[in-house]
Amino acid sequence: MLTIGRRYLQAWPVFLALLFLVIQVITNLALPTITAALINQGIGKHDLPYIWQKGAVMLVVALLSWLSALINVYYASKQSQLLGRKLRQDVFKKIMFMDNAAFHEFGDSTLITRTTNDVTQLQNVFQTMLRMMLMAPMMLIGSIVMAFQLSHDLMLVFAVSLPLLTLAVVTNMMIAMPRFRAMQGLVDKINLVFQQGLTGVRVIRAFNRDDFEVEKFDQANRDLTHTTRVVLTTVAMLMPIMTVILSFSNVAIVWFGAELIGKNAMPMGNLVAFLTYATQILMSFMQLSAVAVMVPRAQVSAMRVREVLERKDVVLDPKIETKPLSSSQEGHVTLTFDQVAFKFDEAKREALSDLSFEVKSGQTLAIIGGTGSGKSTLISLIARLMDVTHGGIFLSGTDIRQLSQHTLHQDVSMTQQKAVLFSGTVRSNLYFGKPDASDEEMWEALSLAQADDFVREQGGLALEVEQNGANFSGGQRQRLAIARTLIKPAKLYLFDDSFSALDFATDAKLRHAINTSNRHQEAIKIIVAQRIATVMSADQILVLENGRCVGYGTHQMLAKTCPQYQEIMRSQLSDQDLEKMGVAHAEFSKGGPSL
Ligand SMILES: Nc1ncnc2c1ncn2[C@@H]1O[C@H](COP(=O)(O)OP(=O)(O)OP(=O)(O)O)[C@@H](O)[C@H]1O
Repeated sequence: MLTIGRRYLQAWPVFLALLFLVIQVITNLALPTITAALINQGIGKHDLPYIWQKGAVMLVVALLSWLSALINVYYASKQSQLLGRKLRQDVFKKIMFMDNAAFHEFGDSTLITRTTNDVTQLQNVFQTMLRMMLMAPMMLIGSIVMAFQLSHDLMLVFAVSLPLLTLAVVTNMMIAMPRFRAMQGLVDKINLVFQQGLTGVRVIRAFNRDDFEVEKFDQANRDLTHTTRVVLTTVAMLMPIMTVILSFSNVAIVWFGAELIGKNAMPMGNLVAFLTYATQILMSFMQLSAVAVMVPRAQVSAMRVREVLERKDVVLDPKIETKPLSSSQEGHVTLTFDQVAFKFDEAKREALSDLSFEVKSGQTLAIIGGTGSGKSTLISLIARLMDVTHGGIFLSGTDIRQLSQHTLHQDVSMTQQKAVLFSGTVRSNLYFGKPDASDEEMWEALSLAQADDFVREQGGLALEVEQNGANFSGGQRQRLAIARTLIKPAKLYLFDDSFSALDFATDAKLRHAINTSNRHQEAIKIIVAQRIATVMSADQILVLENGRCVGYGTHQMLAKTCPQYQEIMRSQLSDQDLEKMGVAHAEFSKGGPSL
């Protein structure tokens, strides 16, 4: 927690907050002593000028105390709010640049809780720290010293009440502490169930699992409620116990104080002042115990936030930036995979092994393969969402690890497997691809992506896009995502299974449009697809199986030589289609099952 404080709090405002806190403590400690003098000297001896004089001093001291409190609160609030804002911003930024593996390791729900709930806990504790946490010990020690000066005998009352208070606080903390971490974990869990319920609501309904999901949420909700109730009840019990101890202490002080006054061993004013200090001592103790509960809870939050902030980046930018690709190359680039392998941290086997191939500007490489064969992993490696674990990926001879991610991403435009749209309008979504795009360029991209018709019909570029593009069909979402990819001027266009929700005719039109568009003709296009019809016109096709290349070449070549490719063809094309391809039918008849 202190590390976070050091990093996010500003020295001068914190110094001012503490300075005025000290002034407030001094004035608070001075007031009862002035009161005692006023009673003993002024009222006791009927000295009116003395009463006026001390009364004026009391007024000035009280005003000073009020002003100091005000300034302290101002700086404490400002600093803690600033800390919250900057911390939230940094956690969010870190998550935005997190590599895929780390993102999956944490999971979305805990990342949300850490950015919101945990940061708020820290924000609150720092506000308390700059006020109560430092004030309480100062007041405690100061009041004990002042009270001791007024009466040594009455101090014996604290010999009983302070150990009792300590016992109450320690017992309380021992019950509450272990439950604080559990509480944050349960908030994560409730977020997870809630998030899954929201995103999967249609699936849940279709499978008639509504009751099950409601029950699951109810259970998570109950667990959180139960733990929170136990913690808060335990913490709340402390207050009445402390109030009882405080009341008995006051009774004892008045009792023994009256005896001392009766024996002329103590003036009346000292008893009044002693009572005030006694209240301050016990109140400070109560505040300290409240802080003692708050700090470990915030410590848990601090650890959770630091886990995110200090997560080591796996994908690193080079210390010295290689020349940006866009400026170093006029038009032509070559993408080379040299014995590339990739393994996920926890995985038993490599997701990609020993991949070598080359694609040049203007060419289209299609990647086909079964589920889990490594297609998306390959695309992620090109965009450096992850780095290869062996071998290298080169752009015109430069290892992409020598390019900063920012530079690389300037030349790469991609559509992911799941079309992601942001809430806003069609125009704002296209601005993601090209922030200075003109309307004309937007319509051109929409037209290439075969999305212009429905966008025009439904309201044009100002057409609203709901969260996750919920107001569009799957195919429409994909077309809009493709339009966003195409509007970006890039040297590499990556489409990760982006055509899967399109019908055959639209798929064909879209590929034809990209291949004949002036802006995209010169670029390298890499298309991941499951459909033979999508890949067969590509210049080269890479067939993946269990992360290995089992075929590389043109459609005609693979149809003759690659059993895995033939198998995919056989599963997707009709006898007539295979017949039309002639060569394919003849080849299959030799070895594979009859068509
Ligand atoms: N975050 C991850 N951690 C561990 N293993 C992973 C992770 N993501 C993917 N894998 C594994 O890596 C392999 C390749 O996955 P990938 O997503 O690249 O396949 P794919 O060919 O794109 O599949 P699909 O066609 O179903 O999208 C799979 O065996 C998968 O289980």
